[in-house]
Amino acid sequence: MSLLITNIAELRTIDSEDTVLRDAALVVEGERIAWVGAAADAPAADDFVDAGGRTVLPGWVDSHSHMVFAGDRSAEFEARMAGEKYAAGGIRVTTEATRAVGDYDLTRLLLGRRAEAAAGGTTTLETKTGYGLTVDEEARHARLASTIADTVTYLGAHVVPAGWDADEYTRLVTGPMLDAVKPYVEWIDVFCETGAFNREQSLAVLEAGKAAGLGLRVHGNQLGEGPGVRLAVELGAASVDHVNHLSAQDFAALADSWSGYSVSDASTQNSSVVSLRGTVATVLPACDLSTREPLAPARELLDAGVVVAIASNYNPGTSFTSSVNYCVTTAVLQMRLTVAEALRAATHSGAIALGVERETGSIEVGKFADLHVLNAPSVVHLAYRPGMPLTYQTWKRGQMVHGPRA
Ligand SMILES: N=CN[C@@H](CCC(=O)O)C(=O)O
Ligand SMILES: [Zn+2]
Repeated sequence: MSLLITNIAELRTIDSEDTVLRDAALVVEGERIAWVGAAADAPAADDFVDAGGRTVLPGWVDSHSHMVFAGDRSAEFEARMAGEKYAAGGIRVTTEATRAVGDYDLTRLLLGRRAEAAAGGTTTLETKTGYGLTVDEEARHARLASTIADTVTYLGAHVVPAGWDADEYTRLVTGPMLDAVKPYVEWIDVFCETGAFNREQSLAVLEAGKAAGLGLRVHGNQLGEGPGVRLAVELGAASVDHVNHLSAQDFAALADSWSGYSVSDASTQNSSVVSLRGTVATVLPACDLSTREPLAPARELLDAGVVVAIASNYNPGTSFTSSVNYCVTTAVLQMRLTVAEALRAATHSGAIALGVERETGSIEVGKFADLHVLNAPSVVHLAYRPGMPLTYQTWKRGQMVHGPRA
């Protein structure tokens, strides 16, 4: 079954040349993109959709979220807006609230969050455990997460639970807890920060994950300079996220990790081409504003040659939003990215951070038809009209998952 989507005013492919097509069309065959080009040259198809002169771009790849939780922390947020500093300890409040909620209600929350993300243009979603902090709870959260997310990260090392010695808890995280979550997860992550896990504990967590065959991710340098970024690069982590406080050595380590990388090699469908890949620096603009941390230096990281991704960091403590539109707008208006850079960061670079850039994150023949239709004549409107409800339709693997049919 083929589907022609035509009358596209602007088609942003996010291919390696950042090709922009006007008066464009594309053809979807099953789950994948079969043809992209000028509307006037479009081939016949079994069915067609009129995009109504709107803009089409790849669906957002949200490579960092914490969706498995119950309750909210609005009082903590209000206190922060009155001058309190954010600290890792709030995680324990959410852990308690989540423990009290059964599978049925937690699943309903998760389904609602996934639908909200889709309504915001997200087509690929990573989510993490990390509000369980016992073997049974982490395994339960990983299992539930795997029913709604495209990929799941194990973050047992989110904070040390009350009453535990940090080294003893790290042994639990790297031993029985890891065994219990393993069937449901592809990644391991650690909050490497003062008040959470130190360098040695973080190293132990990442090495255990690697030995278990998981990919690595790190929460690093969020609240101050620390070892997170360099540890992530040394161990070949796919991404290090937050990156608000970076030393010159951190910049150099991230930049070095990308020397020799080519975006066209990374995107190609030709499996014989091997692309070097470094550690993606994932910035989380909504979190930076909500915690009143300095904005991550996304502009400087890009200028240094680092691949930068933008993600929502959806969680009840520091970023209670799945709106990647908002994050992209903020990256343009406040982090000084161009619109094209911000789009790439929230699509193709997010896909690199999740290791799925050959499948999604750009509109190219052979990739999944993961599409975001904007009710605007160009993508510039995302930043030019901040806060406006521009997401019109979201298509995941060739199926419309949000929006009106016509
Ligand atoms: N920084 C660590 N984890 C989350 C926040 C968790 C929380 O405060 O509940 C984050 O990415 O910001
Ligand atoms: Zn996070």
